Amino acid sequence: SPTSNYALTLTHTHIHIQRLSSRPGKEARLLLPLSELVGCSCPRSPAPPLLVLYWYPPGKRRKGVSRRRQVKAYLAESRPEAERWSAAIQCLLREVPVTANTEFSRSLLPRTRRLLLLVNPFSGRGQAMQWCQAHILPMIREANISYNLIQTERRNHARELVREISLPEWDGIIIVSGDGLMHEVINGLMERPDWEQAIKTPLGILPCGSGNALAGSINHYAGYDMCLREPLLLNCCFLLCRGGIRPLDLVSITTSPSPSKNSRTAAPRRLFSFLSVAWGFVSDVDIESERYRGLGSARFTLGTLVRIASLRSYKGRLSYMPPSVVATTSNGTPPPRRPLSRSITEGLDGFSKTPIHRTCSDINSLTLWMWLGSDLSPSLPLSVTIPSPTSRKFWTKTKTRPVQGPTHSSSTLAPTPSLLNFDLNEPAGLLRNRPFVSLPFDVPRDDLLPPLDQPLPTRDWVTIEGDFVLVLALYQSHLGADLHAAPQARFDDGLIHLTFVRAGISRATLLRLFFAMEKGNHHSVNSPYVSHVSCKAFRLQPLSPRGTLTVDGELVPYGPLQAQVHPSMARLIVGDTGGFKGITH
Ligand SMILES: Nc1ncnc2c1ncn2[C@@H]1O[C@H](COP(=O)(O)OP(=O)(O)OP(=O)(O)O)[C@@H](O)[C@H]1O
Repeated sequence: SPTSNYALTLTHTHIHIQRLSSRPGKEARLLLPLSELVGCSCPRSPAPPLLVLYWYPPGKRRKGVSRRRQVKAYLAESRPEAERWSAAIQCLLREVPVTANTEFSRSLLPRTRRLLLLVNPFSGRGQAMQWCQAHILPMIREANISYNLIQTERRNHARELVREISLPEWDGIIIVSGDGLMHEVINGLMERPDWEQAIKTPLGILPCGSGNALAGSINHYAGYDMCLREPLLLNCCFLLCRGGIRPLDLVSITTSPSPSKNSRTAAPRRLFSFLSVAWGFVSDVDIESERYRGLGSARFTLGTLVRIASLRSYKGRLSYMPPSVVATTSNGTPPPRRPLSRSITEGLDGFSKTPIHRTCSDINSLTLWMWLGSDLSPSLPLSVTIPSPTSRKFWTKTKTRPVQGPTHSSSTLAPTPSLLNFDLNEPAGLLRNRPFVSLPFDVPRDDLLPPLDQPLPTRDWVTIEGDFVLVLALYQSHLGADLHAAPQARFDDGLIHLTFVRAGISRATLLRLFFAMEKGNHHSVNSPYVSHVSCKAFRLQPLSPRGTLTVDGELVPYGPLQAQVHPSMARLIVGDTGGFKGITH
């Protein structure tokens, strides 16, 4: 209520908020985990000295319930005190090393993060710009991140753009679209003369497409339950604001030349993939279901049913190189799930036993404690003594509903321009005039593979020839936000996860396989026609005259194709690594 007084305590992990009451037993406590906060602010004068907290607790287990934004604002006794609190919280969120003696001020903070947002306004159901305005931009501003937003105007626009821009200015390139735009950006970066550094630019994805496989994997490894649409977007945007980065494997693909080129002079094509190679059933569904785009992710379900009804098989040869040493530590261990909803008093049992040192307005000075240690040991507190409040209040909660965001980046979206610059500091140069130099074809080298037109060595390679219903090479855990197709995959496990299904499988078993994929337990579907293997490289030689081959969901020339994983070549913004940490390291 607007008239209550509060005592706030900051630890390395929580903000402890206690409502003070003169009537015993009427005090209320709230333990606000810093891990659920995207940021805080202290609005500039003439606003009163407020500490504003932007809190996004996770949604409920029931599918489709989003995390909900909550804004909490507390009136401090003085502006310097509110600013000190804002700086202290931001230091902890940005992992600035602090001790009990740290004098908090804005100067301790690293420079404002800058993100380049690339938005495909036509991705998915065409809601990307609407979602930017409703969810993405407000949250990013609350996290004190500055950004430039560019709407892509055509296919390959993003690819050309990232080939040319000056990269050091950016802390990340964020794809606000589906997986197709991520594919473009990765390939644009790999086409630069400085590709080796360029590809280390942290990449992020805010899912607005229809498949959203990478976003599904990020959501899964952050420990959240499977979700779609806005709940998935809000989780990913929250993780983006938190900002943790992980290495990401890329797979180098060599495809056959485009059929339109003169077959005698045309050379094989090289491209880089972060998600998948598909042949047969999966690529057929992906391409054929384009016509149901308006259905969002349901297009794949409908496409699957249609294709199962007219099941096809394709002749081909699949060869793969198994990893010599398979990493066993991560296999099969699911990332720990996050606790879902937290009640206000959860976790306070231990807390209330610890003496909380504070005094109230009935004495001469008020002592504010910041525990700078997660163990809440009374030996750690830093005491900040401030003058006695002139009024009875120290912290007054003013609003629980949205208040305006940080004053420094207030902005409204102009309806049409494709470039919106909201930089908080000096403007980041977007385009640098540099001629595009194409790289030699074999950089970086695929040392496990001979040229596509030469035979594979027989040693270390396994070859299967016959009739296939599908071949799927996946390197992320998800093939779509709701298709948990390679549960053992990690962003940087250095492996390609191959699933192949041979002709002879019944329609019912195939359907069971896809339903089981939704839950991530399709490895339990035992069928002699279904195989799952991991490898470092593979070659696929379709022998049927016609068919579809896709890389990251994009059509590539039909014909022989080969691939090799390049471990940890790129970097992905995944937010808090949470329970994921202990699994791969
Ligand atoms: N303004 C634009 N107009 C037309 N095509 C575009 C535009 N911007 C990007 N594209 C192209 O649209 C393709 C599809 O985009 P993207 O994959 O990101 O979304 P999606 O197909 O809806 O999502 P998903 O891949 O998850 O199904 C990309 O390959 C990209 O090249």
